[in-house]
Amino acid sequence: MNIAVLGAGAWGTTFGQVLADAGNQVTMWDIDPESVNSINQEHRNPRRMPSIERLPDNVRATSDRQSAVACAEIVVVAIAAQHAREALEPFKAFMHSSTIVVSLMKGIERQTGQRMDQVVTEVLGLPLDRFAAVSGPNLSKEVAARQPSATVVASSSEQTALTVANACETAYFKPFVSSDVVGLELCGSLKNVTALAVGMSRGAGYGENTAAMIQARGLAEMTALGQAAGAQAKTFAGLAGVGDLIATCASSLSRNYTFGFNLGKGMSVEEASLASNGVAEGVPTTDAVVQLGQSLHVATPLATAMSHVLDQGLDGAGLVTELFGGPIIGE
Ligand SMILES: NC(=O)C1=CN([C@@H]2O[C@H](COP(=O)(O)OP(=O)(O)OC[C@H]3O[C@@H](n4cnc5c(N)ncnc54)[C@H](O)[C@@H]3O)[C@@H](O)[C@H]2O)C=CC1
Ligand SMILES: O=C(CO)COP(=O)(O)O
Repeated sequence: MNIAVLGAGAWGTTFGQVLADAGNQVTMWDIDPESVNSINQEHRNPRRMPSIERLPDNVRATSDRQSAVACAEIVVVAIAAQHAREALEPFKAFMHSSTIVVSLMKGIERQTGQRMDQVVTEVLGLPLDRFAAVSGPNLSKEVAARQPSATVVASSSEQTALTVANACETAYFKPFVSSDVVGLELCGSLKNVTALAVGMSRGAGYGENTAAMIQARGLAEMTALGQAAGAQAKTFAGLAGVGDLIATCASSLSRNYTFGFNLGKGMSVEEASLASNGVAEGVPTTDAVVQLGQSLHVATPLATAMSHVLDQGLDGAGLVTELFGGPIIGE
């Protein structure tokens, strides 16, 4: 198939390699000419994904929006979530009516509280049955090294989910299909808030018990919010939920974990942003989760405590103290 990937960041570049390994013709688009030039001239993207030494020959790049999507049967979006709306708008005029659009993004738009499935379908005027989300425990550096990894492809259309899953299946990358788009979107976005908090507790010097407490409470919060939003609880217990939570909260490859770790070590939000090797989606998503909880009448103690870290400078010890502040009934 001809597949366009919008956003040659760490994950877009890596997913482009997966799609190329699966036998597709891949066209990467990026707003940054440096990434486009290095992909075309050196077959690498050292700025965003330095560990890939040579991209497959069936990956090329362009800065031209029309030529990126003109022949694409699938358009994959891998742009930092807070910029997805403005980045996608100019593509609308060039999209075919039969194109499937896939989101790899794991964030909630801060200004509107919308999930990426909502942003993408709204901006492109896309019917829901031509949208799919891909999310799972997929740390880009490990997938780039072709280490065995699995993911979930969710769409309201089984045919669309299967088309996308078939297009990205390789010997090392295994997609599973689901119909729970809302659950998948919330798993990917909400686990980043928990990863920030776990990273912060580690940076502050706390050990396994504290990390496990935060992870378990984060999972409960994600699941409660998801169910209130109409998602299936089993999605949160699966690969894209607990699976991605484990990978992200345990790895210094995660930008969210590392951002939290640096905050726990005493960096300010600005210093941690400067030190971050790519987008840490949990940072802008935290406030969106607090607001989502308020609108769905679901308590979000973890996201609320994390928002006090990001907005009011609460430190690692303060974060844990705040988490201890709830009632002793239940877990
Ligand atoms: N890196 C990873 O391991 C994984 C990342 N993701 C998700 O994929 C999405 C992208 O992540 P990465 O590629 O890792 O981030 P990155 O920080 O490496 O790249 C961000 C991308 O967004 C683009 N971008 C930013 N602002 C833009 C704008 N105004 N207009 C157009 N393009 C703009 C950049 O050019 C770049 O291509 C995020 O939502 C992330 O949560 C999902 C799974 C794994
Ligand atoms: O989503 C990811 C792994 O599944 C990547 O996590 P980070 O965005 O925190 O690096």
